[in-house]
Amino acid sequence: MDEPAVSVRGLVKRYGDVEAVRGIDLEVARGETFGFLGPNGAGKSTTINILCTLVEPTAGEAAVAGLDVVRDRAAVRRRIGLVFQEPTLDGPMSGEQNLRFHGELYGVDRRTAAARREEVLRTVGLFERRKDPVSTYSGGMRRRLEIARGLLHSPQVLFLDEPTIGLDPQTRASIWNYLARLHETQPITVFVTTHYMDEAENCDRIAIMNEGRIVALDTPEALKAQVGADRVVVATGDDDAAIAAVRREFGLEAGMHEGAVTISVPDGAGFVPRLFAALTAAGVDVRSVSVTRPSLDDVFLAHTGTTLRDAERSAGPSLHPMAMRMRGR
Ligand SMILES: Nc1ncnc2c1ncn2[C@@H]1O[C@H](COP(=O)(O)OP(=O)(O)OP(=O)(O)O)[C@@H](O)[C@H]1O
Repeated sequence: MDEPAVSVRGLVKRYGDVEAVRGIDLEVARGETFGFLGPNGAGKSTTINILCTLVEPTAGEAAVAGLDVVRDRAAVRRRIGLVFQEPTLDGPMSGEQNLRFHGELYGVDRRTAAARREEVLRTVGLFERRKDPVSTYSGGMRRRLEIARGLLHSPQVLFLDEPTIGLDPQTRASIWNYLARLHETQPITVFVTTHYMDEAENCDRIAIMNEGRIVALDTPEALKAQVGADRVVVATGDDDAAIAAVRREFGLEAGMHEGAVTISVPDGAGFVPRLFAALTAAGVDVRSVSVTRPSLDDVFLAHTGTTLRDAERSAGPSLHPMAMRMRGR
């Protein structure tokens, strides 16, 4: 079998009393797009910082492209590309100059550098704008240029720490389009952190992290299937009567969420006609019914007992150490 692109065993990181990463294990296959999902403060950035050799682990082991991130630090760095939360581009320089500068830093072969620059600029749709100063780029274009820069030296693994943070939904979607297309041109492994559930859906597999631990790891589809319940939401003329009827007729506990009666059942579509009949028989006026398949939010809820949004609120704002460290270098 091919050596994994990323391999982590018993990884721990403590900052004083704070245990940011509490013993995690994972393996990412070559060519995989692997998502790291979790609320602020879950330990995603700390893990990615360790894999990028920017932070040393307190305990455990991690290897990237088959090389140990502590013992073979320089060799790991040559094989990875980084895209940070905070912009690190030089505004007055053009997109192309930014790439040229980066290529020199990374010792990209001068004979092939121009062709490589063109290739990565085309990959992220910026070739036409390559001569313009970065200061004239939109937020989404800057992030795309950072992705191009991360790819310039042909890394085996591209690490992206919240690459779409602060971008509008349309721009976020376009960044993911470019990421998805990377695999068409190169056999690269993508390791990306996000706290957007919808983005995690684009990954081959995801790890959900909470309070320093991986609480679930699988394909998005498998994780959702494990939840095993659809969500049926009913708007009624008498919610209390509806909840009582659901308990009486089906032995199910309905809850009130966002102003509507909500019921979790394995086969939502099959349940709706029976629900409709039971509520009508109980004299409850049914205004609308919707059925949704389990989302990654439901997966998070099932594993942690809280929604991602609530977990985020209780975690509060946290540091973005990778960006801080890189800026300080
Ligand atoms: N350099 C540091 N010094 C002290 N504590 C730190 C440091 N870096 C991270 N932490 C703490 O470790 C915990 C995990 O933080 P981390 O940034 O890894 O989480 P995260 O999931 O990436 O969150 P975010 O999405 O906000 O970056 C938090 O409690 C954070 O405050």
